[in-house]
Amino acid sequence: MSLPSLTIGTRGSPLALAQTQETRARLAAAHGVAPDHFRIVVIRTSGDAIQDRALAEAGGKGLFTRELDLALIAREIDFAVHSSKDLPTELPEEIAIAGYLPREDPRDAFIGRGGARLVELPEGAVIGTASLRRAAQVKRFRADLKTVLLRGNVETRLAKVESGAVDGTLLALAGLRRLGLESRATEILPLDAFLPAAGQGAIGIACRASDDATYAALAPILDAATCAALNAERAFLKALDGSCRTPIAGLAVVEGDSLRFHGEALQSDGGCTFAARQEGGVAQAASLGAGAAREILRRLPGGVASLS
Ligand SMILES: NCc1[nH]cc(CCC(=O)O)c1CC(=O)O
Repeated sequence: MSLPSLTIGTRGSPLALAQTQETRARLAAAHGVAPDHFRIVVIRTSGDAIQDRALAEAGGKGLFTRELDLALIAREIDFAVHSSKDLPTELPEEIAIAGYLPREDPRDAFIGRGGARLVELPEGAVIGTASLRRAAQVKRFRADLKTVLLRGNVETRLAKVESGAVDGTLLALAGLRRLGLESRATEILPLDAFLPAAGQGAIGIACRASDDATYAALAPILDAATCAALNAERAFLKALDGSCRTPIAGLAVVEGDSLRFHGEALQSDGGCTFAARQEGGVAQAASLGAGAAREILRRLPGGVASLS
């Protein structure tokens, strides 16, 4: 079968472009062609236009994906490269997730002003983040710390620490690495206190659900272990109905044929955590994630919304 000359859709942020270059390089290497065999089309999404409000307030899922879904359906692009963390649990029926690239380190990094670690910050120090999960985890870790909304792309957020607008911020280590900015991290945060967002560190690829040719071309670069982990994490999120107004974290670790999932829903002020663990085979990934969500919902009769 000859390799179709596929068109790749992406957002235009530096991180999105780095992820797209990585995807294109892997695809080109897998097929023994030059990277420019695949054209890249940058598409602005509604999420890119929002700079001043928390995404949770801007409302709605799919802020970073809708315009890319439309471009897929209109055949302007053949597949789209996403941060899995930004992929909604429900996609239009014409769209399918082909799979995921091998996952980067899923942990969060701390970037402290003057190189400070989180424990070293003075009492009442201010942490900037746009993530409800990170804000809740920071307060659970140190109740004296304040959190303020800090949006914008990775570089913008790092600049706010540099300028002293905030005393520190938390960012995905994966994003920093992909941007060549890992040296800006003053600390890699432990998974037990800072369980990452579902999907963190994984690049997800969406294509038209009916497009077997594109799926076949992508297959060699997709990673089975990451796919299993993401199936568990996304099933957890979906079963909890993570409306993105509640702090939710979830991570699956795959070793051979077995999968361990750990998920939690937190009160916004970090005062209370509902956690669940499940273990089983990779083939049961989705039911392990959903099972962990049910465990949490049994203890939260009002649903996760009662936590916000
Ligand atoms: N919501 C923004 C976003 N989406 C994906 C990443 C990082 C890369 C990743 O998690 O794969 C980031 C920035 C951040 O949280 O630091």
